[in-house]
Amino acid sequence: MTEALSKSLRHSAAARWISLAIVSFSMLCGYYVADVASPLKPLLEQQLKWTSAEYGFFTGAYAWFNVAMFMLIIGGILLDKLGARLTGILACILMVAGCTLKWWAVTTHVLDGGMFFGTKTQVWVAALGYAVFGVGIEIVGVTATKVIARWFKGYEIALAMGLQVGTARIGTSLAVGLGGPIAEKFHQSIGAPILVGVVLLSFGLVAYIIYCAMDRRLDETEGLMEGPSEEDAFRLSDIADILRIRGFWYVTILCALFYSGVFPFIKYAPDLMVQKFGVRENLAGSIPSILPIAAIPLTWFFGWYYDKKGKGATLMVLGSLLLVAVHFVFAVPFLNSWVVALVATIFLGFAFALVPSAMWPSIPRFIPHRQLGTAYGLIFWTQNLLALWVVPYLIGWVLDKYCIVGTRVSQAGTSPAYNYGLPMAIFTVLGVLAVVFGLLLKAEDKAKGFGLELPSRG
Ligand SMILES: C[C@H](N)C(=O)N[C@@H](CCCCN)C(=O)O
Repeated sequence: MTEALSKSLRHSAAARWISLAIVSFSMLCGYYVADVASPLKPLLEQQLKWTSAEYGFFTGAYAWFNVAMFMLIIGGILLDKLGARLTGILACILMVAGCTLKWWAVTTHVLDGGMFFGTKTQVWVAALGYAVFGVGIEIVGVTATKVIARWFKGYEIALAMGLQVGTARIGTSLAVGLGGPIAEKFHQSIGAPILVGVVLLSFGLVAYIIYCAMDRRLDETEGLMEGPSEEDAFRLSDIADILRIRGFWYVTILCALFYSGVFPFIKYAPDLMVQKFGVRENLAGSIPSILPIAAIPLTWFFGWYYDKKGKGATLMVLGSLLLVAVHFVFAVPFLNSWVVALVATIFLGFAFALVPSAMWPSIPRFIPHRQLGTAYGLIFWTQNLLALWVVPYLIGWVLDKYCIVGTRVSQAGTSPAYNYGLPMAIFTVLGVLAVVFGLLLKAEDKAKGFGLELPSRG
């Protein structure tokens, strides 16, 4: 075995970086689809007469199966039992299938006029497609994390994770920035940017199948033909062990709160730009698309910084403080110049880099490797519940209930005019709570010596 390990494909730098590039590409395609609907919100309202609550309902569907059916936990078990190849391919297929269903729902006329429990049938079907896609992308996320942890064990693991998250953000950026222009190019077609997503996801699936050949070769060179070891298998008692760690609760709640201030914001940001900052509809996504773009190099930089200098808990507190400041600026009514929006978005990019680049590599510092998959599954589950389900829906509901201030008339039709003050105040409060849990984590780290403020060893 020792001899096999010394010949492991992991020791080839080229193989490590190629495997990282391939799984990161599959993630990029998934992140494009995850956010491609956000610049289309005005078109969905004008052409398909969706309300903001229906848009929020659709957006929140991403987490339906992940949360209610515990698909993230099940996905983690599958990953341990079936391995990264089969799990990853199944997850990529789910992404393609879900996105195709979503595309069909917004382009067909078969569903016109139908209602189900007070919501348009079309919204339900599009939401179902998004929910299936959500299972796929989240399981791909957990699988990619495990894949990177395996290839980069003993090497540049934090940098690799930062590169993976940063690359995925390119997908977010393409979605938010190009979704509107693609729709415009095809005569305000809502389906066109989503169809681009189906094509991208198909390439992502092919890329993952290519990765599988490398994964198989890695197994061969490490003499692991029988699949995952007993030690890695999921045990129910692991959950109880993890939940006993107070620091785990703090980081999980911080994660859910912080991402609640970012992911749902991205879904509504293009509309905010139109409604508050007077940006033209076809350019609505241009400023929000800077958020992930700014985050890309910064995520790499702060990942590298954490490896070299430490200060992980401090970075998380700083990122949460920035989140509060930015959302507060967005909430102030008279700060309505597009320049303010641009500067605030760049600072949000700093926050979006600071917290993820410190948070994800921090977990292995106080959770044993054997329980890491379960721990990430639990964190993802909590994050899905709040940041990807409850908060997006809450914001849509608040917009419809309390924020309609008139009617907007544009070339494409009429839609409600919104005052985004209250939603931005909600995002600000979420940020304040994230700061509180960041400080609690920092204190717990000091008390228990997790080592979150220390540089990486080795
Ligand atoms: C949306 C997903 N659940 C998530 O949390 N994504 C993170 C990256 C997690 C990767 C950990 N290696 C993100 O910041 O996008």
